[in-house]
Amino acid sequence: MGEPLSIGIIGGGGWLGRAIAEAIVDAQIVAAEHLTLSYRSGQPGFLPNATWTRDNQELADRSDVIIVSVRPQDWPAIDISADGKLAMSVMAGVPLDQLARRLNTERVVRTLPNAAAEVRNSYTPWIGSLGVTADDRNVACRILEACGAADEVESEADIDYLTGLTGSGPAFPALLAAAMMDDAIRRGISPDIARRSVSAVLIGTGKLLEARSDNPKDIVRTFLDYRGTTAAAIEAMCAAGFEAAVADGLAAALQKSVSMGQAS
Ligand SMILES: NC(=O)c1ccc[n+]([C@@H]2O[C@H](COP(=O)([O-])OP(=O)(O)OC[C@H]3O[C@@H](n4cnc5c(N)ncnc54)[C@H](O)[C@@H]3O)[C@@H](O)[C@H]2O)c1
Ligand code: PRO
Repeated sequence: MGEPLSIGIIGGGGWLGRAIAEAIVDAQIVAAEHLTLSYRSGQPGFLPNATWTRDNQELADRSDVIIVSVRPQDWPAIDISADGKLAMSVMAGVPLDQLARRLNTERVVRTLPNAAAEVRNSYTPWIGSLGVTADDRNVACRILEACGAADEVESEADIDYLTGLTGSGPAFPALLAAAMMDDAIRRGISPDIARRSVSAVLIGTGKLLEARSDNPKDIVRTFLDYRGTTAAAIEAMCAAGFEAAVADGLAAALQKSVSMGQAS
């Protein structure tokens, strides 16, 4: 058996960096002792058995796989050489050719997880550069699947679009939940009941969509066919521009994703 895998996460103290670090340790892809996490100011308190550093080149030198998890605006300041090793990015907008050039490696995987990685329920599209080996793909899949579901996609344009659809995705049901809660509270429901009830609706709907093979459109149609309260609500929401609002939001996310890539 070869040496155990060592993994480094640049920005490992952040929201997504922490989620990935904890997920891959829990899934036993790497022991905490073989994990190096970098931070900018103030060492976070989690994973005390990992190696924590402010020195990103030290992290790269210690690791077989280097994951870049800083915000896109902090990416230009990352000046390290991965020296031909496998590098993975979770950054929105940053394309493969730029990752390869700036990190000094032809073995690059661009991924776009989402915030549900924190509870191991991310959906993560990914794509590899031409230099990525079969072993690299296997390692990348194991890391991403520790955080939830993952799919390899055909083009970077797919990643640009999915950055808004699924990378930003958890924000949209959260927006709906916030609007539903606000309405309930405005109508006299206690904040505790409003929160518990709305969370239960979102979780229950997620499980329902997962369990049933029908297209969500068909589920909506079934609700409409009752001609009851649900139909009244859906028709009023659609008349107020619900579907157009979703399409406009996703178009804005795509435009932002592409412009972030051009600016980085
Ligand atoms: N949070 C999400 O929902 C989400 C989803 C998909 C993709 N992403 C991508 O993940 C990346 C990280 O996002 P996040 O939400 O975790 O942000 P975050 O701000 O929580 O984490 C980024 C971390 O990087 C650290 N950092 C910055 N420069 C550094 C440096 N030079 N060395 C070491 N650490 C440094 C920051 O201190 C911070 O802790 C972003 O590029 C974002 O596009 C985030
Ligand atoms: N969160 C990051 C952003 O809002 C990337 C996708 C989701 O830019």
